[in-house]
Amino acid sequence: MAPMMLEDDFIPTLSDSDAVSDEEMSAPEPPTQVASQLSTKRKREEKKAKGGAAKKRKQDSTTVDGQEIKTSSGDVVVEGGQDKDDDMLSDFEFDNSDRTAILGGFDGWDIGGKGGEEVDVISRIVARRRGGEIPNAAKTPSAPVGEEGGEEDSDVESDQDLDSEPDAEDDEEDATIGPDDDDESSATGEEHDEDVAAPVTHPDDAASDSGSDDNNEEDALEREKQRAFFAPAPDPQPTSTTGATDTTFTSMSLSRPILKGLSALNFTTPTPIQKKTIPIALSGQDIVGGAVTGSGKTAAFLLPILERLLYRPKRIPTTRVSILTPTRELALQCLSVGKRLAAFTDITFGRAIGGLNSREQERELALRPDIVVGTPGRYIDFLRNSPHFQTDTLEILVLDEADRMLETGFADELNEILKSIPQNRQTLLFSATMSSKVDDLIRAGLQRPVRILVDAQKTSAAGLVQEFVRLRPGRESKRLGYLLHLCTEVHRDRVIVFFRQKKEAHRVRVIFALLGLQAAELHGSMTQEQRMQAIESFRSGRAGFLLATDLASRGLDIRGIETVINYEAPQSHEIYLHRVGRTARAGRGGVSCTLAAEPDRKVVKAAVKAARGQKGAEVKQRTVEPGFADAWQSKIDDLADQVEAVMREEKEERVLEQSEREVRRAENFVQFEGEIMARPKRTWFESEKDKAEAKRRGGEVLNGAAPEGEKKRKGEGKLSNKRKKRLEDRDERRGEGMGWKKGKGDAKAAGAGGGKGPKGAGAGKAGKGGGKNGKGKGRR
Ligand SMILES: Nc1ncnc2c1ncn2[C@@H]1O[C@H](COP(=O)(O)OP(=O)(O)OP(=O)(O)O)[C@@H](O)[C@H]1O
Repeated sequence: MAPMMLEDDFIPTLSDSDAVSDEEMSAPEPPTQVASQLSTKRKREEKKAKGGAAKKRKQDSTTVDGQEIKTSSGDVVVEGGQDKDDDMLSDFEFDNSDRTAILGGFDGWDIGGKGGEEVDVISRIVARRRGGEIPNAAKTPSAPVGEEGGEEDSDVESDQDLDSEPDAEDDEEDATIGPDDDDESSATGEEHDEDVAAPVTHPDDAASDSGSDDNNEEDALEREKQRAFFAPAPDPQPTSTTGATDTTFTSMSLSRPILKGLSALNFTTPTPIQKKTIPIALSGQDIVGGAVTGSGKTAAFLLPILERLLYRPKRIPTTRVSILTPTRELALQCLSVGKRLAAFTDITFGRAIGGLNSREQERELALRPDIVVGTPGRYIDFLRNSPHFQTDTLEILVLDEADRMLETGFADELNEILKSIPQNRQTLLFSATMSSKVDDLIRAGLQRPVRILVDAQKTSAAGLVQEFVRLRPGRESKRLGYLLHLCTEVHRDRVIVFFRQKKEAHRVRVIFALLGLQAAELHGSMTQEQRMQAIESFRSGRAGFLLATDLASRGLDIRGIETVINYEAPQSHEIYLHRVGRTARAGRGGVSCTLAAEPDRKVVKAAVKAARGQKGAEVKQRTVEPGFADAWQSKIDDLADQVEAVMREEKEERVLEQSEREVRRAENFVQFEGEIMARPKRTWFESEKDKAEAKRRGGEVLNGAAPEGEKKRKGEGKLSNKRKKRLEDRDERRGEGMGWKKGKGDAKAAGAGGGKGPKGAGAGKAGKGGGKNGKGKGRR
């Protein structure tokens, strides 16, 4: 069966409705096909980029947002012969001496997904439109047409003029899901697709340009709290005969079957976080663990768990360990790593993962597997509805990506889980951006945890080169043109591109397909099958680009990702670190490239500042000649009609597939009516309304709460001028006690006298639209 989009996909977030409307785009033109040869110009550029003539050496200093930054190597990449922007970024001394050796060859993402061989809907539609021909490469548009020096896009509608009504209700659930349909993420309070980015400036952005990180620094009170809360870290154990601390897996007293598992994965030497964590975890203490992305945190918590489980009483099967992750993909990956490490043991695994077949998982859980790996929503679903799943025997709880799990958006779910498991468990929290804030950690029920922070906070991987492409004011509307230039000329393979909005990721996916670039998309509006297929297609190299939302920003371990492109900067420096951490993993090298316009300023600044303070971190400015981006942008604009047509066809296919599903469901119901009706009613932990509210709260924390009086109605994005005017008029009427429509004279008088009421649409949701009612209970 062809994969299918969820019925109401592309949930408009605040930002979705702010996208530049497609209507602006003009006539289509068939995309040019395969370009086998690089243009001379491109070759010249590549040469330059690789350290040729265009490399600017030894800049004494440059400025970032007014701050002077000393440069050392002057490795500024200049494309298209344009001088570097002096007010952007510079290099920092690159010292690679600390860089760990390239580690073993295990790709965590090997979950047995369906091979990615199936051609996805978009590729199929595009091929059909071309009479069966599947495009395979984009050609650089002819000579740049844009003039140097970012002209103003005066004809682009301002945000305020865009219609801010959402395209569709916020709806990640499939309310009509039948008993056999397990893609019911939202119905079970499944993972949160982190697609809650605000399109507007973060309130903090408005703060001074001083770049002060005072907020992030632990104040004295917090330090005091931490001293009382954390257990002192034990001294490193001298383990070798020489008394040195050069720990090996063998010296950590791991049992033979575990060592065999390690050796099968080619893990010969423990990484720093593994060295520090394993002995402490084996002693049963709670742990708050932090280490840079790609540094082996998964094995750091799995190994001691497996070792401990080897000595469990075996007579009665008992579930003793739960590992929770914020996304299904991460749960599957963790499961895969665990199974491989435990390959030579009798330790068993079960799943409580959203988007996968419930009954199959219930059957696994009924066998009381030693370890259950899950996502919070499905975990709670089983807690409530599956008589076979019991957590009162739990001895160890792991929260992977713990800072995310402790965020407001997950708070209710986590509380529900924590209250169902024994308090005297061991709790292990891990993340690359692990917070040490005591109040957060208390919520996780930790008891005198040991804090193991291997790397300084907010550190990026040692082998990462961070590039930034500055979009000057007025150039923001050409963002996609820049992306296309980068993806066809600079970072052309094994690239993951991050978007803030699902809708944009999808639109770009269509554009890539029309241009002949092999891409897969990954976001929360896809079925689990599609998600896994997308990852597999990227992992296997069939797709050179993965266009993703922040759903993919944390934890995914896909081997060989060379580049991470941030189409837009994410909402926070933490998410930035997770995103760019998809490359340069396990001691390897990698590049991140962030398109940085004015709204991205805060995160870019934070990234540069953090890199400045990090020994060996390499930061580069990449300058793209505006003409290249313009040429691509106009090519993209010319494709507008085709993009629309493809999306229309896709929608039609979805409707068709949906009705087929309905028919299958009805048939299924008729066939198994007795069994279905006999099942106990399933209860849901949170109503959709609660969930939407939790999500809104999460979004608010992430994006900063909208100031009072500027809060928006449910599902509403920025206010259009028309709507603003209407609301202002209403407020005026209210303020003046008028119960009728104002006449012209009144308007004038009001204008002259001022006295307008408060702006905004009053109370309501700042985030996505509300959830559906009537989902509180159902049958399974
Ligand atoms: N001791 C080791 N020797 C060799 N390779 C290792 C070792 N430990 C882990 N790896 C490999 O390092 C890679 C990164 O590991 P892992 O996914 O656990 O990182 P992480 O720290 O959890 O990253 P993130 O913060 O992004 O989730 C994986 O491909 C894994 O196979």
